[in-house]
Amino acid sequence: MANSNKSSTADTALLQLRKEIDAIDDRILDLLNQRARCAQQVAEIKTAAGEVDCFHRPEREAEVLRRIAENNRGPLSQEAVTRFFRELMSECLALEKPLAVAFLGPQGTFTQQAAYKHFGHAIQALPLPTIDEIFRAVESGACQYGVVPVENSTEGVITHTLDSFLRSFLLIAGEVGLRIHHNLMSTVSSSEEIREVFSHQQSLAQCRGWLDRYLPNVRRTPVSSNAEAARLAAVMPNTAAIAGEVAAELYGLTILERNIEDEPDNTTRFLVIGRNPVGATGNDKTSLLLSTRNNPGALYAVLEPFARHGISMTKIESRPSRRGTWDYVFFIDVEGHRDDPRLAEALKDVEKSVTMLKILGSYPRASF
Ligand SMILES: O=C(O)C(=O)C[C@]1(C(=O)O)C=C[C@@H](O)C=C1
Repeated sequence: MANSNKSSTADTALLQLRKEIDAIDDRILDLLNQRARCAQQVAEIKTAAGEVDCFHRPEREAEVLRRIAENNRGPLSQEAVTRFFRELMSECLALEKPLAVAFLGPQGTFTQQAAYKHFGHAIQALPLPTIDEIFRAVESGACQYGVVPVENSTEGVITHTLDSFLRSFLLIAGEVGLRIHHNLMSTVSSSEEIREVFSHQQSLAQCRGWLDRYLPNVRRTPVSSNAEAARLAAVMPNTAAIAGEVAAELYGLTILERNIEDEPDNTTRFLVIGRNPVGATGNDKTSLLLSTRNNPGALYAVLEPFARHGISMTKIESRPSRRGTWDYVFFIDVEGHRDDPRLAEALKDVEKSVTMLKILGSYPRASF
């Protein structure tokens, strides 16, 4: 008797709470559509101002997300509210004008995951097979943006992406950080049946220790992407792939081992490439491409102005120039926006001691 009383009190409380949730949902729904109508009006203003191509405003989105994070009192986490508002802006932008984003395909790659993390899911995501084709799709205007991997915390830079900036006029419009978890997946149910394992060369390298230990006699075959590896493993008997969870779902594979990457903090950084410069947000990064004369102290002369103007450098990478004129070019990331007075002064000084300086873009720092 006492028990049934308790359960009917709980039932009543549950009904009451669900009623409350329904009422809140109705208010949220109204507000969501009210917000969407505002975005449509923003689109009318942009159209009247002559904008035809890209209605996306990365600096405004960064501001919205920062304000929301500052105002969030919980219990929802910062990650959760950021995800909601990212998707909300993605849907509002899709109402204004759909955004086409090229990524390193096929479907199911980490690059696709990075594209969705940055732009939300309401984009037209276009898988392309090579980094060159992504650059070309954005250069030609077929897509407003592209997403390409640029460095991994275990394996270092993806040189092909850096080299593409040597010949391209595209600008960096953003960065995305993604924790990379690798999984062994297959159609077989036991790893003893595996004769060959496919993956992107970088992923094979990131799991080298695990493979040496648990699959020492299995042939490792590098392929063009992790998703391609999963596709092959789905059709070739007694093979497996190393890829992300999304690829397993997409190609109907069973995950035999999760998180087999050697470094627990394995992170990949992706760049968003576009045709337009991004305004300052107050929490930005600037990427530079420069070359120096081949003199003793030349690099020191380049870096000294950054130190003098109090600019922090977050990365420096040297690459052969491939142009013959210079031996090496340097890719440098610094904190700040090119329009920040201190960085603008430092860049003026740097320009005096280099043979070439190209600002690849100022963009909001990623929240990893
Ligand atoms: O403020 C704008 O310019 C908008 O278009 C609105 C909005 C938003 O939903 O908040 C949508 C897309 C833009 O990338 C930035 C912000």
